[in-house]
Amino acid sequence: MSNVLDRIVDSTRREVEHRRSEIPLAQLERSLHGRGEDRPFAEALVHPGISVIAEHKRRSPSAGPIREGATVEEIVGSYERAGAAALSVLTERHHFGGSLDDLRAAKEAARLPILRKDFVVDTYQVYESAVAGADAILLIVAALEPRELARLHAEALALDLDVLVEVHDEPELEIALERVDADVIGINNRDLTDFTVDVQRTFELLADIPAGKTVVSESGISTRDQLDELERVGVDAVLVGEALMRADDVEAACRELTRLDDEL
Ligand SMILES: O=P(O)(O)OC[C@@H](O)[C@@H](O)c1c[nH]c2ccccc12
Repeated sequence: MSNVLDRIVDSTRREVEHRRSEIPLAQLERSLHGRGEDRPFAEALVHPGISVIAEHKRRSPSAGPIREGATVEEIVGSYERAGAAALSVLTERHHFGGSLDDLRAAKEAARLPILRKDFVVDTYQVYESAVAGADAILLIVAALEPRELARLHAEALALDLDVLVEVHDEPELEIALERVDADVIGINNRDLTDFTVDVQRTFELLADIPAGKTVVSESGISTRDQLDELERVGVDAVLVGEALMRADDVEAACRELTRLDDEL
């Protein structure tokens, strides 16, 4: 239990126990009925051309504080105006400074589908995501036993949540394909154990993903040239956080990636 991912998963399990003691799962389940409208996440990624999932991230273990003081509303409003296909909102508190309040604020402020970006390791979080208004959740293969992964994946689908299944290497990809039959696969270019980033990772793993899967390249992406290259090889979407959150003009930076201005 020494790497960063293990530590984050540990603190997440403790937080979940605390939240569960305040609001039991049965109570969450009852709140599901009042759930707001569902926005299709996976579908939003498969348009012609490469889609941009724009991420709200206050800080990260590798980058430190990113854009303190900005409001969720202004960030996601910029992303929406700039033509992002979907939003990702980091809700992990200790290492990323996020919360489910950020997700709820994003849902209010924009009409785009929303991915809850967190370390989901417990059924409780799946229900919590649905109740908070997430349209999709992330499941990280490296953070879960294959059996737990398959169970959480099925539970999410049963609640009409789409799932982005995140892999970083061949053995993880095999689990995502064989054990889970994931429809939407995220290739994380960042190694969550040491934070090194290498976009080549996407090109390497892509070769082993069968046709018909939706593929998202995650992390370390900042330029339109990178998007062009990824589009050429058939990647459906990119997930971009830091490069957008750090930009002087968030909307302009996002437009540059979505090519919104080219289509006008
Ligand atoms: O800020 P970047 O380098 O554009 O990366 C975004 C996203 O891929 C990254 O935040 C991420 C990918 N997988 C994760 C899992 C947990 C937390 C964060 C992440």
